[in-house]
This record gives sequence, structure tokens and C-alpha cells, in this order.
Amino acid sequence: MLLPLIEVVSTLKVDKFLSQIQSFGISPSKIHRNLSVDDLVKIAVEKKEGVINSTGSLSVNTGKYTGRSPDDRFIVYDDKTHNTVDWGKVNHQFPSGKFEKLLEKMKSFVNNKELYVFDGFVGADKDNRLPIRVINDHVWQSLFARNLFIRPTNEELENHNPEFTILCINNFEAVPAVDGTESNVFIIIDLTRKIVLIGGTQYAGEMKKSMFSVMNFLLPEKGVFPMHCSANIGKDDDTALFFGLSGTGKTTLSADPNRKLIGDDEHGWSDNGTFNFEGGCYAKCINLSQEAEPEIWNAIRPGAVLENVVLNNNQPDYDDNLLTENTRVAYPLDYIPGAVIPSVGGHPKVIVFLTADALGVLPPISRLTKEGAMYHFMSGYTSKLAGTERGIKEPKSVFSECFGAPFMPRPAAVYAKVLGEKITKHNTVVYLVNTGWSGGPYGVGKRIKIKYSRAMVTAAINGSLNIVKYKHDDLFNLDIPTEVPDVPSDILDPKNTWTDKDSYNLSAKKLAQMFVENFKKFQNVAPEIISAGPVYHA
Ligand SMILES: Nc1ncnc2c1ncn2[C@@H]1O[C@H](COP(=O)(O)OP(=O)(O)O)[C@@H](O)[C@H]1O
Ligand SMILES: C=C(OP(=O)(O)O)C(=O)O
Ligand SMILES: [Mn+2]
Repeated sequence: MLLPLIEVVSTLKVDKFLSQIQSFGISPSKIHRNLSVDDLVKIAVEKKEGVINSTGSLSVNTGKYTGRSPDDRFIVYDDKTHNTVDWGKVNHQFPSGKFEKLLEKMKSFVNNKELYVFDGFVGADKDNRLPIRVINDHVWQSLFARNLFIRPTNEELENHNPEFTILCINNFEAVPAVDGTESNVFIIIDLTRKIVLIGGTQYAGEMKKSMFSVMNFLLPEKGVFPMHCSANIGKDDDTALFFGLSGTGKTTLSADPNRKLIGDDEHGWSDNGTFNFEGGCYAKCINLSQEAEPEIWNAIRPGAVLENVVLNNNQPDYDDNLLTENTRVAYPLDYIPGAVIPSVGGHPKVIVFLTADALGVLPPISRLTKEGAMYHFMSGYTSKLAGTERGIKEPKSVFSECFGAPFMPRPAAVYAKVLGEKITKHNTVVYLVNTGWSGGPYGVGKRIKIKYSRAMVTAAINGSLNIVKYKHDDLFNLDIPTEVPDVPSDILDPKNTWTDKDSYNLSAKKLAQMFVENFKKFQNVAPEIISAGPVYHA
């Protein structure tokens, strides 16, 4: 049989690559492999996928889907996953046979089409990295992959053997009745075939977050703790981690002119220390200001991709939420001055759990005991913020295990156990920081100012909070510092910020009760961990 002709556009030898593509079983007319940023941008503009805005970055609109689609995300149910994945509302099952059929359908769909491939890695630690291949039908999505994943050297590229493949074909839509999906959109992870299929959505975050889920499944077996956190490192080589669900401030607070950025979203913690999974950042742009977030502002330049930011006379208007609250910019790590590349750090001295409390009752900063840290990690109380997931229009209180339930295939206890071991071994101090509302709930109070959250985080990291006095909050069972440099003391106790003290008491009690109720779902938890949480008596 005559093999179909595939034209490969690449600056390197293509024989090996071509045979890999053929054995994967696709026959596009043309494949562009690891194009330069300039070429990717040029083609994206030619194909009218986007425009160059006044900052020189590429502006794209993702259409109907401007956030993640959690109901359309599946994991293939098979021998490998049936008793290792925490099946339920987050991790939906997909039959292996249906996956095979959908994969074949997608392969036929891309026949004779033009495709873009990014070959690279997930994981900055060479011992724990995963070689990947991302195949796209949209060129700007390939630029996103290039910015967000880890770029290979030419030598690595020539010898590349991908272990995981993402086939992300935005123009391919599923037919639920035939394909077994929930809607036209699907994100399906097959841990046995080592393939992720994405179709029907252009929200580029699906690509990075599905590979994150893959790492979160794989790493615990290797004794590595995968974490939904950002990381940075100070002058004394002190590493800090910031855990938090989407929109709670991982990206914003880890971009700090006095510390070097390791990464803004996904990391692993091995016996050697911490390492980024990614090669770039995906920052929120809504209400972005040069004053409050200068590093992110300055990263919006040629090579970066702006998603769903409204343009006025070609100038980005970050305050306009016409298309979504979840406007984003994707840029490579080296766009942040001083970023650590390869992105590895030490064992963290300080960990911050970021929570955006929409009820406005949690203190803006408190110190946790080891048991308290375990309790809050498992609880993962925060809120889903508008836009990141489909259907979320205003902050919604949730308990998101490990501060990243949508991305954790295994039961929370698997991750919590490693956290406990690591913070004990490395004497890591953990703080809970509320970057959410103060002075009342969402709608009444205001979101805590970024500059105050920054000052609190700085104080936690530089040791200032080791020498101040603390006040114990009996309801939440938290230790609240009575002073923090550069923060007005009266905001440290949330009750002071509410005019109506009775409402505060009611809301605080309600939240304590929510914590207690939520925690009942965990079985076989050590009593000292349970008693480190809020205390609620009906
Ligand atoms: N006190 C605060 N701390 C951190 N971010 C804040 C605060 N107040 C408002 N914000 C805004 O909230 C968003 C935080 O998003 P981001 O840092 O991207 O979160 P994540 O990386 O955890 O998804 C940004 O748009 C930021 O401007
Ligand atoms: C990209 C996402 O996450 P984050 O806001 O944590 O960057 C997302 O949840 O789609
Ligand atoms: Mn982020």
C-alpha cells in the first residue's frame, strides 16, 4: 500500500517524526512541527484566527467556550483506573470502547487537513518529566502549547519520543447520542492509551489542565506530590508555595519583584525539592492594572496570546468583561523577569493556602498547625470565581479538595497523606490566606486589596509573622496575627470589618457548620486532624 504523502514543515530531520505520526495513524496533508513563535503568529494572522493588538501580542476569541467545561471532562474507565480514580461528580467515567471509536473518528476528520504539532515536556525535573506531543488544528492553540508546556532543545526535539499525546481538534464536535459524550464538547483522558482527546472547545486551558490531571494521576505512584500551586524562591533560596483554586491569586501573588518565579500553577514536590510542570503562565486579565500587577502587564507583548480580551481601537481593555470574566494571557515563563529556568526549587519553607471566601468571614491571614494544614487541605474551602468554569457567574462557595478537585483523579486522602509527610519532614509552616471578601459577603463587602494580600504573604515568607502575637479564633480554630507589617491591623480580624456584628456571627457560624458537614465525607481520618478544624455546636 502506498503511504499517503504528508508534508512536514520543520527545521530538523523529519524521518523519525513522520514514522511516529504514521504509526499514530493520522494522514494530514501537512504538519507544521514546533514552528517558531514568529511563524506561528504570522500564520495565525494569515488564517484570521487572531489579530495583533497594540501590545504586539496575539488576540484571539475562543467563541462559545471561554472557560473550562467540567461536565464534559472524562477519564477512561479500565483496569488501570477502576479502583485508583475517585469516580463521581468530578471524575466522570468514559468507556474504553467508545474512546477507541471517537479516536478513529477524529483521525478520519483530520485526514488531508493541515495540522500543527508541538513536541515538548511536562515537568522541569528531568527525573520526573513526561515527553508529550500536542496536535492541533488551530495554529494559535499550538502557540499556546508552546508557551505553556516546556520547550525542548533541538537535540531533545530530534530524539523526541512522546509518551502522551493530546489530540485537540477544536473544529471537531462530538454527537452525544453516538459518541457517548455529554455535549458536543469533550475532554477525555485515557491513561492506558496515553492519549487526551479534546474537541468542540477552544478554551486553551483545557490542554494544560488535562495534562495536569495526567501528572496528578501518575506522580503519586512515583512518590512525588503533585500540587495545584504556584511557587517562587527568595534571595536566601527559600521556596514558597501558594495553593489555591482558580482565581484565588496563585498567579498574581507569585509574581513578586523581590522573588524569582518558579511557576504559577502546577508543581511537583519530590525528594529533590519542587519543580514546575509547565514552561509558561496563564494569567487572568480581568481588571488587570499596571500598578497592581506590573510583571503580568509587562508580559503582554509579542509572542503572548490574549484570550477573549475586548479590544478598543486595537488596544486591550482589561476592564471589559463583555466576552467573559475569565479573560487570559498565555506567555512563556521567561517573560517574567528573573524567572527560574529550568524551573526547580528547594523544599518549601512556607506554604500559603489561598482561599477566596465569598462569605467574607475568614481572617485575611491565619497560621495553621500541621493538623490544621491537613484539615484545610482536605477541605479545600474557597469559592469558584466567575468565568473559569462554564455556568459560574458569581463567586460560589465550594469545598474543592486539595484546592484543585477538578484536576485530582485520585482520592484526596492520597494527596493529603504525602502533604502531611512532607511538611513534617521539612518543617514547613502553613498559612491560610483569604484573598476573597472582607467587610461583608460578596455583593456587600469588597475583595481584599491585592496590596494587603501581598504584604501578608510577604510577612509570612520573610519570617515577620514568627515574632508577632497571635489571637486564637475559637470558632474557626485558627491563629490570627494581631499585626502584619504594611497592613492596617483593624482588617486582620474580619469581625471588625463588618458593620453588622450579628450578621457576621451568623455567617461565621454558618461557615463553621459547612466545614463540619463537609468533613464528614472523609473516613478514617485521625481525630487530631478532625479536631483541628472549625468547632461547631448546633
Ligand atoms: N487580594 C487579592 N489577591 C489576589 N488576587 C486578587 C486579589 N484581589 C483581586 N484579585 C484578582 O483576582 C485574580 C486572581 O487570579 P489569579 O492570580 O490568576 O488566580 P489563580 O492563578 O489562582 O487562578 C486576579 O484577577 C487578581 O487581579
Ligand atoms: C486555567 C485554569 O486555572 P487557574 O485559574 O488556576 O490558572 C482553569 O481552571 O481553567
Ligand atoms: Mn493562575
